[in-house]
Amino acid sequence: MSALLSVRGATRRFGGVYAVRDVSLDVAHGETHAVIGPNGAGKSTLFKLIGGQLVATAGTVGYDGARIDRLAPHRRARLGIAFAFQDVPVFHRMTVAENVMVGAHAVTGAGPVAAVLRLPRHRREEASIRSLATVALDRVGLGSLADRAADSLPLGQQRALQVARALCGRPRLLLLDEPASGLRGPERSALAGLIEQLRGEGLSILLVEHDVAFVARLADRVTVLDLGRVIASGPFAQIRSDPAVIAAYLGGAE
Ligand SMILES: Nc1ncnc2c1ncn2[C@@H]1O[C@H](COP(=O)(O)OP(=O)(O)OP(=O)(O)O)[C@@H](O)[C@H]1O
Repeated sequence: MSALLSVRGATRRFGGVYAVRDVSLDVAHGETHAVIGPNGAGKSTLFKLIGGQLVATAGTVGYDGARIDRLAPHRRARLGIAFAFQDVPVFHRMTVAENVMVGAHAVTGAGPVAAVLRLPRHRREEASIRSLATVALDRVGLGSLADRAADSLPLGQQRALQVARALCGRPRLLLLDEPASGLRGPERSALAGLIEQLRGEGLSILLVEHDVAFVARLADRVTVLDLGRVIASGPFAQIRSDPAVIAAYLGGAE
């Protein structure tokens, strides 16, 4: 499998602390790849180096055969890298469809601010963007709820809404930041089903997750971080019996 995302030797220092140190990982085309590790392991920092919210102290980030590590986040979004969850909240005063349309504006001309403020430039694009949003909502199973207030949805459906918003930009790589966080069993299972569906549709997915069962179900491969470094990588069945992983993470989590 060729890699869509290729991180090589990524390092990010904050003063004297290495949040991420010499981390390499690949996400193959169509792969679901999970990053796990205890609190403070460097997972969020690694995500930000990929999304462009942070610049690496050293190392490279390659995407689709080209280096992207000096590109601003919106440029990376336009290349097809989308984020969902922690840093991209649901706008509670908007409808489900309007929330999703904000995602399309992130990668089209007018931008998300114009969408939120309903500027004229936004209105001209609205029809095509509404149809993008409709397709995205149907894809995640929320098509019938498009005109509902976003805050009326239970948390599990709000997560699906956030996925739809990310899909609106027609990404090839979806970065999911703790998708299962705060969800109860049935909601978690429904979201896992949605992620499996997207994988089946050919999307490449990189997720950070604390829930080990969720990772075991979804991930083709897992990269385990501890204190900023990769301590193991491979299929879940392999890394779960790795003594370094048991010591650093699984031993404490199970
Ligand atoms: N902006 C920052 N300034 C200083 N130190 C930081 C900054 N961001 C992260 N760190 C440090 O880098 C290390 C890795 O943090 P990071 O948030 O990436 O870990 P994490 O694996 O995502 O943790 P969690 O599971 O708790 O979210 C920690 O020691 C953290 O304190």
